[in-house]
Amino acid sequence: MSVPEARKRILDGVFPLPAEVVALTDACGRVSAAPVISRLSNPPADVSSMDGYAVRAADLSAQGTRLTCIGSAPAGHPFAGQVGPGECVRIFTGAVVPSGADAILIQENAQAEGQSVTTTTTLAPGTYIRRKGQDFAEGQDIIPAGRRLSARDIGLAAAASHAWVQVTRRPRVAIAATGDELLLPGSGIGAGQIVNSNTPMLAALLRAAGAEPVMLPVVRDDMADLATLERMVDGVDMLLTAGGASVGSHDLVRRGLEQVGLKTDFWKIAMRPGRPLMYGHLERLPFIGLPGNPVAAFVCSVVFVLPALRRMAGLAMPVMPPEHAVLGADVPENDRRMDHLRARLDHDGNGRLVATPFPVQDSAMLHVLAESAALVLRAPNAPPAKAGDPCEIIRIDRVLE
Ligand SMILES: Nc1nc2c(c(=O)[nH]1)N[C@H]1C(S)=C(S)[C@@H](COP(=O)(O)OP(=O)(O)OC[C@H]3O[C@@H](n4cnc5c(N)ncnc54)[C@H](O)[C@@H]3O)O[C@H]1N2
Ligand code: MOO
Repeated sequence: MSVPEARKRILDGVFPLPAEVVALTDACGRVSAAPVISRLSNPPADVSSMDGYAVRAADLSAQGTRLTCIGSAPAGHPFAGQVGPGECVRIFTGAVVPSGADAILIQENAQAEGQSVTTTTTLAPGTYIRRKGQDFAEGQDIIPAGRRLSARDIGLAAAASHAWVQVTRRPRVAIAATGDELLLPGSGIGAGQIVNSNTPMLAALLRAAGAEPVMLPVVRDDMADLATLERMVDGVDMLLTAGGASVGSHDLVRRGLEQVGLKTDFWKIAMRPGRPLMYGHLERLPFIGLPGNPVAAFVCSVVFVLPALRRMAGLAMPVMPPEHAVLGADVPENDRRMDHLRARLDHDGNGRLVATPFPVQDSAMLHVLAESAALVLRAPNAPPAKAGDPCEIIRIDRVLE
């Protein structure tokens, strides 16, 4: 099965989560579950964009004008009266333009002496006035549903007088590493043992992508131990395992979960790294069985799990289109598995993004993965390509999109 087909099958089996209400200040990075409708207009009234004098444009003449200043309008303290012919009001940036005035004379172009203000400037009506609602109007749909909220959106919603917003609930994703050889980081390592790097790495990735990881204990390569997973997933929205996905006689995850009701949708895809990926449902719970090699587990999470999370979050575009770069090194012809080459990213002298795959692409090499900022995509059976040729990449140095 191809990577796009596998991803489509996964996306067809996951659904947007229900909404919850959060404080606006906690909403950055969350996904709006309903449109945000402005509760007022911005600005709420015609306001001055400069410090100076609110005047009647028709009063001003290039031959010279003398006006009588009848009051003052600082921001937050509107002038209650009316500006009549030959009159002006001292005004400051952000203050409401008094009735009768239709332009702002900036103070640099005016001379004040007592109540008297003189100028030789002329102004078109509307000069230096921000019109009521010029940014947005009351009742306007200012943020659509299904948008990842940025700091800019938070500012906009605040200006529209929202203290709370509706967002989709964070997906809760259980992660279980499997393998008799696995130990917690910090443990003393005995013969044949290795440290479980997958659980902390995947938890960090999921958290950075806006999900709530639930780290389950390591599961042994044992049918009875695997069966216990079914009892650990109450209240979660997706189950991930890492390891035990391949064809070895100790790779038991699929059979171990099938004995407690897993319906396998597919197993094995034309992808490198990550050939033994599994997908199915345990009752209604989507299950993705990641390969144990940490780089394969990471790459499969980027390619399949993050789009599934985006769909659960209610984003309209679960799969981000690949970005463009040029190759920083020659790459050989590809075989029939879609490849994801771990690569450095730089800019060349022309400002182009250059992706340079690391010479060794072993799916157990975490140091190379950590130094990589992108995956260079190599289509099945792609011909050899030269340094400088265009290529498609998935960035892995930022995952919240
Ligand atoms: N005869 C074949 N052997 C293998 C095939 C195959 O098609 N035929 N596929 C290879 C590929 S590709 C991959 S990827 C791996 C995937 O195997 P598993 O998913 O069964 O993973 P394990 O055997 O459990 O582990 C593989 C490797 O990764 C280490 N590992 C496992 N879990 C963790 C963890 N939580 N933290 C750190 N490292 C972990 C494990 O010790 C192994 O070294 O299978 C190939 N074999
Ligand atoms: O597909 Mo495996 O992921 O080469 O290590």
